[in-house]
Amino acid sequence: MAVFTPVTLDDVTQWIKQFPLGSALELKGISSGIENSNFFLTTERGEFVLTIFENLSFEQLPFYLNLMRHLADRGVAVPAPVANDQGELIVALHGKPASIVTKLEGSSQMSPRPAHCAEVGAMLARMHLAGVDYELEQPNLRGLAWWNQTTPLVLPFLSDDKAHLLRAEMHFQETFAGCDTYQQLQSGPVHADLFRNNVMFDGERLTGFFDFYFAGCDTWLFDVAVTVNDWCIDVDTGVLDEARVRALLDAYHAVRPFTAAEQTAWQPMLRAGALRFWLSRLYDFYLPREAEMLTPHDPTHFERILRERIAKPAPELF
Ligand SMILES: Nc1ncnc2c1ncn2[C@@H]1O[C@H](COP(=O)(O)OP(=O)(O)O)[C@@H](O)[C@H]1O
Ligand SMILES: N[C@@H](CCOP(=O)(O)O)C(=O)O
Repeated sequence: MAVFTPVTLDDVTQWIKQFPLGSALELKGISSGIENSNFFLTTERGEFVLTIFENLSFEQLPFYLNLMRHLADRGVAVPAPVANDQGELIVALHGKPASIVTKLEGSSQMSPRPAHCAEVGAMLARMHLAGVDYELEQPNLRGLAWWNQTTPLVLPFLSDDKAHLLRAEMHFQETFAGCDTYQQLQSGPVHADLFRNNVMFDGERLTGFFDFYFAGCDTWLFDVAVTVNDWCIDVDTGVLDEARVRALLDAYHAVRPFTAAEQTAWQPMLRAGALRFWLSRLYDFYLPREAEMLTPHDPTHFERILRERIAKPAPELF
């Protein structure tokens, strides 16, 4: 159940007048989210998604909403936030921050084939290029600094074997982040959570990336690694599927060619992408937030992926 703040059509009838969307005709709660209250909203101007943010504040939201607006304005397929007549993208509803964005067509593709991965790779490269002149800055809040804070919190819960892996990988990643090659990597706004459930497809046509609430500024290669670690694997084993990896990377490279430094950094970056989600899943599993409503994701999935990336080289970047 993902409608934490109930809203009725009556509630939005007056509120919607500040947006250039005509009258509200229908409002339907969306059951699948986990963070926010989301609704499909039909107005005289078309179909939209209304979100009431349950955790992010008015101060935190501008980075994400303005980024989506910026990308949409440059032709990247993302939900476009709609401004009210004051030019604001974030407006209070029932005392909480709320926004209206365009509705993407289609549904998530949970069993992707190479053709889907190629679409994702090409759109990801376009998104990175389109973000170059985005003016707001925010670090990836789930980057190395957060890994350093979180590691000591989860270590007491781990077996010796897992604790050893986590300590060793943190050491490896600290060294990697300090090396010359890492300093040469291009960076900018990244999605940082581009999993299968955060992309819409209509058949083999990608209709949009969404759920930008882990976005931040980080290396583009980190975004590619996170995406490959989800889109191009056998879900049961974490083993990379060569055909899907090649399709995603080649399509990305055709839009924004990878650099020699990125080629050198590719294997450690795949490990970084796995470590990031192993850590966040460990944290959510052992230290769940108060009133957490969901069964946490399985941390061992990303532990398996991390071990697999350490043991076997992945296909080359290009
Ligand atoms: N712009 C959009 N267009 C179409 N569907 C959307 C859009 N935004 C969200 N959804 C739908 O709402 C669901 C929940 O969205 P999500 O961002 O994952 O919520 P939460 O932040 O609460 O986890 C998605 O799985 C998707 O089906
Ligand atoms: N993709 C992350 C968790 C974030 O969940 P999302 O539904 O907001 O993308 C994971 O799988 O651990």
